[in-house]
Amino acid sequence: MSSLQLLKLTEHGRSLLASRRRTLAVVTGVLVAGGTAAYMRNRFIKSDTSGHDSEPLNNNEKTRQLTPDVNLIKNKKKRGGLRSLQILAAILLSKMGQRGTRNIMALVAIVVLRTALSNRLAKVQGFLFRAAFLRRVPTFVRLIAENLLLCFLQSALFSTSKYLTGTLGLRFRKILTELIHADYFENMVYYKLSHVDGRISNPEQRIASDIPRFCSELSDLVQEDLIAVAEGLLYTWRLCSYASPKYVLWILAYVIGAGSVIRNFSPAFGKLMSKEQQLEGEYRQLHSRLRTHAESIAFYGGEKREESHIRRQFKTLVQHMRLVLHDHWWFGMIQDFLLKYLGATVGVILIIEPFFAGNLRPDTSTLGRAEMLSNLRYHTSVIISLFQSLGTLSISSRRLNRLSGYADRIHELAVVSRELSATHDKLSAQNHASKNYFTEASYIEFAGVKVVTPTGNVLVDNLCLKVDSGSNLLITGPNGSGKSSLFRVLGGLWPLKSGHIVKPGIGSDLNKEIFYVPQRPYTAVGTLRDQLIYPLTAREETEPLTHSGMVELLKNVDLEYLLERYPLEEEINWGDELSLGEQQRLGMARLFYHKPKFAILDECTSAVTTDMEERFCAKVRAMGTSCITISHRPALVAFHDIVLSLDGEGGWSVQYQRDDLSIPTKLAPNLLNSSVTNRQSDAMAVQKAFLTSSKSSASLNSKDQSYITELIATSPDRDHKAPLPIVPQLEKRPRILPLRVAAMLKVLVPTLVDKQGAQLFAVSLLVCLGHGYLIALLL
Ligand SMILES: Nc1ncnc2c1ncn2[C@@H]1O[C@H](COP(=O)(O)OP(=O)(O)OP(=O)(O)O)[C@@H](O)[C@H]1O
Repeated sequence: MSSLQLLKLTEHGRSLLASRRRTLAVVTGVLVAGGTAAYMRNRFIKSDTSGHDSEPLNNNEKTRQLTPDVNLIKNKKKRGGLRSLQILAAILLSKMGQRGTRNIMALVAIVVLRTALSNRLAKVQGFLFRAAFLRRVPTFVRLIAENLLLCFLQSALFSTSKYLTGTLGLRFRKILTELIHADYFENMVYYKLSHVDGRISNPEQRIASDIPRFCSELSDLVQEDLIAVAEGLLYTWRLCSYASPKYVLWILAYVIGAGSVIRNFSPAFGKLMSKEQQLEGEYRQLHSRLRTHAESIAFYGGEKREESHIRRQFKTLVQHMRLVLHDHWWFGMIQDFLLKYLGATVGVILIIEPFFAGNLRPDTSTLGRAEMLSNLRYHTSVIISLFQSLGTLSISSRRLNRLSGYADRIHELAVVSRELSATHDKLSAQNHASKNYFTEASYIEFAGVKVVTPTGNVLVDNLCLKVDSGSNLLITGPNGSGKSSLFRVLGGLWPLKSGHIVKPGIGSDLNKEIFYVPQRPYTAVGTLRDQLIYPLTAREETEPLTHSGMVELLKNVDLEYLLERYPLEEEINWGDELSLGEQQRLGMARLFYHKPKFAILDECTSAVTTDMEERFCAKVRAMGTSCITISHRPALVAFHDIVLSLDGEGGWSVQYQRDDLSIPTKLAPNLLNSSVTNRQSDAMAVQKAFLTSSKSSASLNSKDQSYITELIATSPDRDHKAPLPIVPQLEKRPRILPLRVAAMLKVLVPTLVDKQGAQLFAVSLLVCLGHGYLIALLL
């Protein structure tokens, strides 16, 4: 735009604006009406969708319904606003340390420098206009050089501030992740969160996705607000230095007014963000389930079912994203109109105004016009930057709102994890006071223990049982009767609702005392050696496992071929490469390495051969480890001296090897009922096998004993008074000799005709001849 045109604009500015006023009013009216209509529609859709959403419940929601938690409801009511954000910000500030503070100080310094440079750049560009207008070439060239230098410095500072912001974000992430990890890995919180508590869905999504996003958005916000504050202060000062402070007041009044309108109209972006993350997490979880169980699903041909499930979840996510986009659309329209376009119009008025009446009014000389041009360039830059900076500050609340969505989820995870990890400490303290829960001794004892599922079902009631070091316990019972759950309570995975448990290893390394071998042993990614010493690491080993020791362990379970198949140092995903039986044998070898006092064998031999199973049991006994075995296989009875039978309905019974065979030591009332259920009869079959094996144990070796026990247990009950079955062939009278010879020939002749039969016949003829010759010699 030439200077002449600019002057014309100043002269005709007023009339121009007056003529446009009506058009502007109409456009504003249309936009406001449109925005309001969109807002109303959005509210309508939201209530509609929430009604629709409540119909299909996903698993997590079901679990949450099953375990209604008063605290959570209270927390949710209290939540809202920016409370979680404030708490997280306080944590970040307090834990930032010296390096974090230095990082922020450096960012402040860079931001101040950037602002000073951009102010100088705006001035230089104004001078450039003046030099060009006055045709002062050397000044113009010098200013171009300065402009280039400033641009270079500006880009260097821009990049540095981005780097510092990234570093700050990473520091925030480190602080929050470590804060969560501190409780997450404490007292098995990672297990309790997903298997016991049910309040937090997808903790991994919160740790691996919400925290990084929150931290990166927060550090961006810090940087942008710092720039806005620095520019706001500098340009306010500059504007006040050459024009009246009323301009600043106008801008401020406009931005505050527009900001409050925006805030009133703003949808709850925080809650929308929170739900978006939850849906994203559930969608991701379905995909990871598909990946984990890919083989089983492929064998079942269940991809259609999985696909429909995943599609349904994706559809819910897309519906929600549409809602979010819709909210951003209509709200962005209002925000952009108020802050950008209407703001720009107000800016134009403010830019031109001092040239109408202020001290920037030009005189008629060429120098005066050149000065005006330079001032106009600089003044434009000041006003626009001031608008931008105050606008940035005014929409910070919207960004904070969005951040609060992440903050709520992260804060909730931190609170629940802290609560779950503290529950254990509280219990320990309670134990100490009441002597009623866990105590330490060299044996295991359950005294009046109640096993209750997280959903409140009583699996075993008032269990009283002692397992001394050196004795072996077999636990049996129908599926779902609570066999594994008993050890969840013993291991502290599930809370002990009532009773008293005595066990070794409290407060020390539990693996040395009680080692759990599950049906599908966990195989960590690592070398073969890592599998054997798991959960120890090479650094934690007190007695390092030598190569010969490793060979020995593998030989014990017939897995030495793995040494040839896989290089020693190769890290392998063993869970994918080994069969279930091989994984179980690896689990057994791991037990031989750890040599614990007690071994909990939870159907850990279900996929190996009977021979391997018996060798394993014998070796564990020889090692001096007491076995607590969960099994349905009666063959294992021979290796145990106590049998605990659960009936799946709260009842239980215990039998000892030396007991009177006819009367069990303790029978729970419902196991004595005359009407025995199918589930109870399963348990009784093993008891029967145990009684039979006890009776004959004195005269049989363990292998024969287990074989016979298995036979007895697996054979159907026999009624001795019942008549023998009638076999028609046995019923017939014996036939006379010629008929018997004829029958024999009937079988022999066809046999002699084929090749093998002929050979057989020749051999028998020779034997007969030889036999006859010998008899003749003797005679
Ligand atoms: N996290 C949980 N939340 C709620 N109920 C659970 C949970 N884990 C297990 N249960 C329930 O507890 C009951 C006992 O489970 P458990 O695993 O102890 O059975 P089990 O006797 O070992 O069975 P199986 O012989 O099939 O291995 C089952 O009915 C199961 O559904």
